[in-house]
Amino acid sequence: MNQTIGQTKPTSLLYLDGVSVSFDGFKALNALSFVIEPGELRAIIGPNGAGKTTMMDIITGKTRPDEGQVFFKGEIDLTKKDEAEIASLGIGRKFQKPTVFESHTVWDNLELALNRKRGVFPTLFYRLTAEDKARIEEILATIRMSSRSSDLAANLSHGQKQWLEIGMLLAQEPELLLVDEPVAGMTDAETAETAILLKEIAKTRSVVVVEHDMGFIRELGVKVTCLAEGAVLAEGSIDFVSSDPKVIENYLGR
Ligand SMILES: Nc1ncnc2c1ncn2[C@@H]1O[C@H](COP(=O)(O)OP(=O)(O)OP(=O)(O)O)[C@@H](O)[C@H]1O
Repeated sequence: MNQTIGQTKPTSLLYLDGVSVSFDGFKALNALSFVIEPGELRAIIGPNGAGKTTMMDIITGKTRPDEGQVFFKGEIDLTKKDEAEIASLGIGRKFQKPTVFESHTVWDNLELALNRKRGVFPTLFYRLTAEDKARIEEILATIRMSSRSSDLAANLSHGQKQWLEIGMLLAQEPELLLVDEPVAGMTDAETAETAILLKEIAKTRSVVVVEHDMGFIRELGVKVTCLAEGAVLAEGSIDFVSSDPKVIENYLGR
């Protein structure tokens, strides 16, 4: 067990230690260890096949590790929980492709997400409280879409759909938000807005963002973890990580 990481376990929001998983004998994760602190925004980079998606699958309970420990908020053993339990514990995941309800308005998408958190079903019979409305308005302001509230999601740009989906996750009040390649396919302006948005969100929760866009990672200005072959290759500031010869050889120089 990694001694340094072991010492930080009680206070860390997310703690992975020695996590390994193999698919048909191929080690997708190979003794992966890292910690995320409360309120931290962390960027994860690394070449294709480095294990970034598998890491998120392990955290969200989609994949079980063959070895290693995964703890949330100190003592919750995520390897013993299923996907639904992990989501309700406060871990939200944003997949690369937006999955908003296109035929509903922006507001209704957020309302549906708010109700999903409560398990209200069918939504038809539930009336929004003043508090719910205030929360939806707050989320709209956070994702900078207050003026698009009554527009159909189908009419949003790709970037706006991504922000709406992030808003829908916020409605579920996650303590940890995992975001997979949010700026893929975005314009430069949308990419810059997304960096601001994620920094804003990380003021009230922890965010782990996987991205290949180095310009975006630089705009985030946070600690970066570079994965390669299922383990941490380098970790630190973007300048530190991007000048590491191992990172240049395995990722940036490709
Ligand atoms: N369910 C699975 N069955 C078999 N192999 C898998 C499975 N999931 C992942 N792998 C393999 O594990 C390795 C790590 O994949 P993973 O998707 O985690 O990498 P990644 O860093 O997310 O890559 P990318 O940047 O391309 O998304 C890859 O070689 C992949 O083919």
